[in-house]
Amino acid sequence: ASPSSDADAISRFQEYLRIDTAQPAPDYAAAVAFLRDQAAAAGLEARTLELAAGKPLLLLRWPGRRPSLPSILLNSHTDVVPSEPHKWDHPPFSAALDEATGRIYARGSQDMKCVGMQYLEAIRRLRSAGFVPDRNIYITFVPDEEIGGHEGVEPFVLSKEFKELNVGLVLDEGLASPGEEYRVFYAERSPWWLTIKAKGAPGHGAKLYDGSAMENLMKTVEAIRRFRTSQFDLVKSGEKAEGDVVSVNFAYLKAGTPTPTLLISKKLWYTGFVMNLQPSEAEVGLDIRVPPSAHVEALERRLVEEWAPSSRNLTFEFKQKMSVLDNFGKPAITPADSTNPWWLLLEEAVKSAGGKLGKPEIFPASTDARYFRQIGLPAFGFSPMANTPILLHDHNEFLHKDEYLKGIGIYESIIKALATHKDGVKDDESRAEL
Ligand SMILES: CSCC[C@H](NC(C)=O)C(=O)O
Ligand SMILES: [Zn+2]
Ligand SMILES: [Zn+2]
Repeated sequence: ASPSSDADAISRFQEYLRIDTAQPAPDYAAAVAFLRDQAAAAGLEARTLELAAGKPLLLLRWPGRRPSLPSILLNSHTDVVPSEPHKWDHPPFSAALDEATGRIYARGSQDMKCVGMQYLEAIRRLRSAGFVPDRNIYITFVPDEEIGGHEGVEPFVLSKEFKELNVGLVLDEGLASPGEEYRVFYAERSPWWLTIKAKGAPGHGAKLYDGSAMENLMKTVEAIRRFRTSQFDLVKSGEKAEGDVVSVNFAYLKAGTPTPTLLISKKLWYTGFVMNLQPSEAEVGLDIRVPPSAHVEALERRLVEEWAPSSRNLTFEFKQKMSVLDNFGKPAITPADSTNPWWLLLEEAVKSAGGKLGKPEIFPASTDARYFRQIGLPAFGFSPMANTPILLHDHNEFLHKDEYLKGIGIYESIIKALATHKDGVKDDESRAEL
């Protein structure tokens, strides 16, 4: 790519970053209008699906020579998380390019507007070099990821429109890497969000008695803390990776109602609280992440018997519970070894573009890739950002312009490799007929 085309690519990236698609009120209409223009410039066919009102999903296609082959889906989400603009050095939707450092500051610069635009830039370059894919290449720009995907990819994978795409492999987001190697993810932990409620006898604040709601809940909190420490110790000692343990974190604690009151002292009125009542209910919210290798029954038993036993007047309720298995009862993981021809192609393509892949990992949080794996499709999480601090959802999220440009080259290589049919190679296990 020439310096002038690099400069144009950077400008287009900045333009996308400047569209405010922050939850909870993303400007999806502006994002889709911009992306439709970009798709037209890249010579791609475009359709907008509205699987939930006001949440457009943009589906682009680069038709292949042999459209009956399984296709490739390049996915990215258009929404971003909110920010606290006053805590940033540059406004989060300015996409300011710091000339001294080469960094582009914006919410979404890492998560994950970079990836969406890199797909399009790579396709532009491949097209202008005369490359024609064998397979259909689909590019999706989806809404709703940051709030769970329940009105984005979750209904999309169940739609007839998706079925018609005959997808063989999905690429979705990964994480930045502070080192030289790119990170790549073949699975993720499943989110379990739940509340535990304790009930107990209310009583006078001066009285010591057994079985109060607070005491009940604190026993649970202590048990959870012990378990949390045991898991965290495995990570600290290096025995296990972050994505291989069960994480448990307290999202909130709620109990009691301090009763506001007015006090008088030296003829002045003060507001204060009466705190001599022990509450009859107390509650904790938990964010648990369960790796595909976890013994789910044992964890559920721990919850029922140790953390929320009915014998101590405790109850629990799941707000979100994703299975660690796919719809066929197998762990929802994509083989990242020589048994999976897609993996071999990906690994080789990154290498031949001058990049290095780290050891494949389990994504510690959640991405839309889980919905594709759930229906049995192979999916890799990959965002080509090396030498970059992990700033997703953080203040001053940025991506260096050279890393962004390097990523376009990486995707050129990846798309070329994945789009090309290799005669005589077939792998029934992974459903990948190459
Ligand atoms: C359960 S849907 C929420 C998705 C969010 N994803 C990331 C990458 O932070 C998370 O893991 O909390
Ligand atoms: Zn993301
Ligand atoms: Zn995110």
